[in-house]
Amino acid sequence: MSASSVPRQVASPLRIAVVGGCGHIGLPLGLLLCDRGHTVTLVDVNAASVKTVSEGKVPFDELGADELLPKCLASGRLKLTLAAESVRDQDVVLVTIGTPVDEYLDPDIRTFDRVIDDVVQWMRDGQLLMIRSTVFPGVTERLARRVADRGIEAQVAYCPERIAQGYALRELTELPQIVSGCSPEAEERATKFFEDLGARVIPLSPVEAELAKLFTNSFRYINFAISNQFYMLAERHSADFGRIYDAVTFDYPRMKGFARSGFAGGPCLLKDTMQLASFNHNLLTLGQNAMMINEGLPRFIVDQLKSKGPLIHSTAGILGMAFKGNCDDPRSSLSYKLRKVLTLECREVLCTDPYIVDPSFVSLDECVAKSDFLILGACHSQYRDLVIDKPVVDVFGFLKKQAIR
Ligand SMILES: NC(=O)C1=CN([C@@H]2O[C@H](COP(=O)(O)OP(=O)(O)OC[C@H]3O[C@@H](n4cnc5c(N)ncnc54)[C@H](O)[C@@H]3O)[C@@H](O)[C@H]2O)C=CC1
Ligand SMILES: CC(=O)N[C@H]1[C@@H](OP(=O)(O)OP(=O)(O)OC[C@H]2O[C@@H](n3ccc(=O)[nH]c3=O)[C@H](O)[C@@H]2O)O[C@H](C(=O)O)[C@@H](O)[C@@H]1O
Repeated sequence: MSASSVPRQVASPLRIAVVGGCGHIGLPLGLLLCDRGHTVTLVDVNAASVKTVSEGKVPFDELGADELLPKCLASGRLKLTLAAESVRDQDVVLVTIGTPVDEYLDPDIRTFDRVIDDVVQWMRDGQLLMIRSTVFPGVTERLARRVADRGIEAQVAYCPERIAQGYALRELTELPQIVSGCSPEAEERATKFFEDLGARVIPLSPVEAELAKLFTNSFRYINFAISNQFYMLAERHSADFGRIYDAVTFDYPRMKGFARSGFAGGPCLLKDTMQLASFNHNLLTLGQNAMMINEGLPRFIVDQLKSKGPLIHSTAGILGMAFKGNCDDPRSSLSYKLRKVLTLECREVLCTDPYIVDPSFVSLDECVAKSDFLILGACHSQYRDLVIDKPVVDVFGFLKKQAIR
């Protein structure tokens, strides 16, 4: 997508607050809405992010956002603030804050409640409150009750975000939008909101929409666990999973959707599988098993290496610390878990990543030159054609021209 192409303008421009507006979801969404003609206020508690974005800089990699942000600021229709009370002056309040799980892998309800209390106290009759963050079943209806309990006649909708980070601006205009409302009017207004942007809309009830989002991410997470389990089994038989994968997927439609093996990390897939299981972990045994398989992969790789000889005098190198390829985001990346395990077993561990600035990292050349063996942690394009004259573990089957192990 070219962010500078003439965008379709909305028929009825609105005043919109995006709470969590400097985050990975809030910022691209806010920019798109502004670009389409709405007046957007990005509300965020992170003063550093608010300052960075106000200066026209996008704090993370997001395709097209670097061009779009200055354009939006220049339009005079994009504002930034730390103050939650700015939601008072809006027609629509979008919530895009993080929704983490706690130390017991249950949703951290207090975080969400605190934000809602911050926001809802400033709301007024007639507004549309739209939740975009990924929430567990029941949160939207509970929120609607809390709004009503305060005597505010506002509409509450839940319209889950489904973009892949890094490609938000393109996907926001391409993906169908799941839309739900706690009242017919809320659903109608949320539907119009997205139809105005040219999106196709799929209506569901709030709890259906909550489950739809969580089923999607859990499905993806469990799918990766299947391949990762097969990878481990192949390794135990000294077989190459990548060759088997290529064989069973070649011209054989019934294996369509069979995922490649790899580190299934990042801020969402595991977290959302746990949100789906919330307070019912016994009801999502597939999700629990997927967690054990996916999170166990770094330890499995190290144990495989150890079974071939002691590591205690060796230097290990990790290629790629981001949670996925061509991405600058280290959140919940399994490369960090791998680094921890290797640190216990090896003399030294060297890490490199072209997208992440970290004083403890070394350059790619140094990492390759000084390591006795390497492990691919993230599928950055720069690594694809590397020819390395050393043992390399590539769980993803990503590297070309590379003899593995
Ligand atoms: N990152 C992704 O690829 C996707 C994320 N989601 C969901 O979107 C939600 C947000 O995720 P991200 O944008 O990745 O998180 P993030 O951490 O990048 O952004 C959240 C933003 O909210 C701000 N914030 C926190 N508390 C606040 C408050 N009380 N008032 C105002 N701002 C506040 C933070 O400072 C931060 O800038 C989560 O529920 C996530 O599961 C959904 C689809 C994709
Ligand atoms: C493409 C897609 O469906 N993305 C959904 C997902 O996005 P996210 O940014 O987490 O990327 P993604 O799923 O590709 O990688 C995660 C990990 O899997 C690993 N991964 C990836 C591909 C593969 O074949 N193997 C593998 O191990 C990879 O190395 C990562 O470690 O969650 C978002 C969310 O709700 O938060 C949804 O909105 C998105 O639609």
